Amino acid sequence: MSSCVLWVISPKENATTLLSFTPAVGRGSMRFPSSVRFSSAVATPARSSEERVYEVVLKQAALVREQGRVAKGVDDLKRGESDGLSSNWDLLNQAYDRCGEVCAEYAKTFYLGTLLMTPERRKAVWAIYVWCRRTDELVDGPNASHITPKALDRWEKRLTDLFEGRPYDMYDAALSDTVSKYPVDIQPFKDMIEGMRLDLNKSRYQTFDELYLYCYYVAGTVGLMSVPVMGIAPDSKASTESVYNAALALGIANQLTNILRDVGEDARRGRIYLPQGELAKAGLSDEDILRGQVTHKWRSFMKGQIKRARMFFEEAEKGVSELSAASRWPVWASLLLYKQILDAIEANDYDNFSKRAYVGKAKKLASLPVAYGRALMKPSAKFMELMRR
Ligand SMILES: CC(C)=CCC/C(C)=C/CC/C(C)=C/CC/C(C)=C/[C@@H]1[C@@H](COP(=O)(O)OP(=O)(O)O)[C@]1(C)CC/C=C(\C)CC/C=C(\C)CCC=C(C)C
Ligand SMILES: [Mn+2]
Repeated sequence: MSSCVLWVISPKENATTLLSFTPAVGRGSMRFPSSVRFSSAVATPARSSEERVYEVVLKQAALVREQGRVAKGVDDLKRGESDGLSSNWDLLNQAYDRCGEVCAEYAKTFYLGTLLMTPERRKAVWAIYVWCRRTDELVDGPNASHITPKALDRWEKRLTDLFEGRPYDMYDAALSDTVSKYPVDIQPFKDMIEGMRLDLNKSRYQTFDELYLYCYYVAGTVGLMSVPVMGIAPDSKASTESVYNAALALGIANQLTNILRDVGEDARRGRIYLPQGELAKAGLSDEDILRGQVTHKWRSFMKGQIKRARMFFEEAEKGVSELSAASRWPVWASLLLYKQILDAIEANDYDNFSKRAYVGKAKKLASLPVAYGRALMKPSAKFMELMRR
């Protein structure tokens, strides 16, 4: 059964949403085993997580369409002296510089990639990066044990304030400026905070559908936040929704990879993200994971999980070349680097209990020119190449 059928039987949805939804699923998700992707939707008449998330994708795409696919004029903005706000402008520039420093410290390769972007876009991506990093640190950082749902509510209040032009600190001020210039919606930001709430309250995921929603919250959202800033190539023939869909897929692929890399580490912190139903079907339990023995069953289970993560990467690859030229290289670089973590798990003979899969310096360096080469491909050429495969 395809998800299109599920939508037809859902009386609540209007025809427009249904029409926009169907083609994207037809191209993307149909290639996934239906038992894996639509399991919970099939079991209940409720909408699957994928369908719910796709509504957000459509909303974001519509917003960008309304305001123009390329953030026109943003790169040419001349601000400062002439409007009598030079000291505010200096402060804002300092705030963006600090965001750049944080980005350089936590994500060096990605930071280098952003240097290829236009100065305005690069600053905006840094500001988004820092907000995401700070949000993640709330539940993953050194003070994580003190974080309560109330603290996350306060963080969300700060978010709405900065979106309304009332930033609390300089990092918020940079993001506040960014969201005033680009068609960036608050929804993915709120959803990321929702993901952090899940991390506080939930330590097991029954189905892939549940896990998919978590991955959307903590990583798919990053893709949706980034596209309006990175911009879609003016000569791209792809629909705005399909580019957003690819961005979402990259976030999901990255997060699934992150989960597969960190199985042992997460289990020791009491968290098992792998779907319980799929583990049980493979004859595995939480105890097996805590015991941490690489058995035949484990290898075979991991092969399936890796295959699924790779499918999301493949989905994402279709969209990268549709981005504006200067944004493609950092995205290709991060995609290729993250995807190689899956190869590293295989090279470790699926021991993700006691070994951390990582991509060595030489491989990282070798990926950069490959990413550069791919980034040079024009949208249509890349599309043709994918069609030939
Ligand atoms: C070019 C590029 C990659 C841009 C994105 C920049 C950006 C705003 C990144 C924010 C990342 C962040 C701090 C997210 C917070 C939640 C989190 C930590 C998610 C995990 C990232 C990996 O981090 P790490 O390995 O350090 O994990 P640990 O904290 O150590 O566990 C995630 C796995 C997800 C990150 C998700 C992305 C980078 C999505 C990227 C998608 C796009 C940029 C869209 C590209 C567009 C198309 C059309 C494909
Ligand atoms: Mn994390």
